[in-house]
Amino acid sequence: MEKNSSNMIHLTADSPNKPETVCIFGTGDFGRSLGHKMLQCGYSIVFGSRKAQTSSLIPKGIEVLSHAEAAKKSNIIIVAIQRDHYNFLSELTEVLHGKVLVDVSNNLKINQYPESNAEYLAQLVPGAKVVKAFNTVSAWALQSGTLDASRQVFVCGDDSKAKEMVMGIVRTLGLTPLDQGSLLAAKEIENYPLQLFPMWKFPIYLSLGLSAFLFFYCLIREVIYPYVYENKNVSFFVVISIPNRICPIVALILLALVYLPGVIAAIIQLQRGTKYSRFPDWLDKWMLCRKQLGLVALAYAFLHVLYTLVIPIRYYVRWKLNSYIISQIQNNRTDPFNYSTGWHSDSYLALGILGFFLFILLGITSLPSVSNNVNWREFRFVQTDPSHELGKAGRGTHKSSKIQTTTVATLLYNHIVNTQAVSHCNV
Ligand SMILES: NC(=O)C1=CN([C@@H]2O[C@H](COP(=O)(O)OP(=O)(O)OC[C@H]3O[C@@H](n4cnc5c(N)ncnc54)[C@H](OP(=O)(O)O)[C@@H]3O)[C@@H](O)[C@H]2O)C=CC1
Ligand SMILES: [Fe+3]
Repeated sequence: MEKNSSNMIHLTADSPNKPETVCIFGTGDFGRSLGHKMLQCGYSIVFGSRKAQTSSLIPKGIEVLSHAEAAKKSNIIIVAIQRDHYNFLSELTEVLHGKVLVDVSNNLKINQYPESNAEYLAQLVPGAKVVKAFNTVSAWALQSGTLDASRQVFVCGDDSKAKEMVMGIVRTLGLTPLDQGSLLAAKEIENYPLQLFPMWKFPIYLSLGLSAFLFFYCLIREVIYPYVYENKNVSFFVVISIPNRICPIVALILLALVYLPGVIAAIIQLQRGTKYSRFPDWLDKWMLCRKQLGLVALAYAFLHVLYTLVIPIRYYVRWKLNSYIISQIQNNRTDPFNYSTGWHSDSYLALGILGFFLFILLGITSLPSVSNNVNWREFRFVQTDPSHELGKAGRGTHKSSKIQTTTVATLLYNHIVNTQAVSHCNV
């Protein structure tokens, strides 16, 4: 019941059938899009603008007034104006006293100003209750209704009632509010839209660096060396053979790096004798990108599987097999079946299959949509980490740590080690 009531538009106390009026300052792209969407959702909207005339771009049914007049009509004022133009708001301090001011602004650069835009607004208009919201939703998405990528709206503010009012509006618009706490969180929320996959940078650079190093190593060993010393040209190895050798090695190194910080964290906690002190910054950052490291490792393992599956249809492999058979015929000999090789070959393939299966299981359960559908115990059953046994494992890392990593790593390690003897990677 409680939830339903917050989804409904708040009706004003004086006239129960009249929907709540919301004031929007600024008739720019974002102000108009938000006004239009809110009007569709049943709110009564009034614009506060420097010019009180109506333009054809303003949605029908919305009044455009001066800032002061518009502010008087509503308890919630959404400030859809760039931060650089906030100055004039200090003159409206009296009208805005006690009202909820919603800051939707974004910056052009990360940490552009010393304080967040929302905190700056709170300083300019001391009597108002400032709430940060909507900055992660684009005007275009609001207008076109394509909100798939940005349905989440981060909300923060010092006044919990004001925050709840804004979250009610967010829900009514069909979006999902995420309470981020006090106004101190505004800076992080403002930086959020400017970040480009921050947690993916390290894993991707690392895997590319490792791949490049291993590629040149294999190139020298397997292509250049035979060419120089045996005059054998196998340059086509760079297309499948060498990548198929690189992929499992990078996957296993990355997988080890997923597991390692948890072990280091556990050692640090044991050494300090407490789980309540902060980890060093490098470890914190490392722990925060474990999920991404794991997913990149999974991608490499997946590539290895694909490269391996095409082995039987490769010309080079078929030629090698044929010439081996022909040489047996020419010499009139039959190589006996080797049971131990049979066991060896099947068991390393089986280890690879099982390891890959568990790896996929880990990857799938780390997806938010899946992990939201299992309870904490179920999640722990699939994914665990020694640092969790001891408690706090760095900020927000609980869902990204990998527990069965050890099992997967062991299986894949055995698969790779056995590979040295009977290999699909040696062709
Ligand atoms: N566009 C988007 O997709 C998104 C925008 N935002 C944020 O919303 C805010 C508005 O963005 P957007 O609508 O794109 O910007 P626009 O430039 O389209 O509009 C800004 C509006 O601010 C008002 N304004 C401009 N200068 C002044 C001034 N000197 N004094 C008072 N008011 C002024 C004007 O309204 P008027 O003429 O009515 O006075 C103008 O239309 C920004 O802070 C932006 O960061 C946040 C998320 C997404
Ligand atoms: Fe393999």
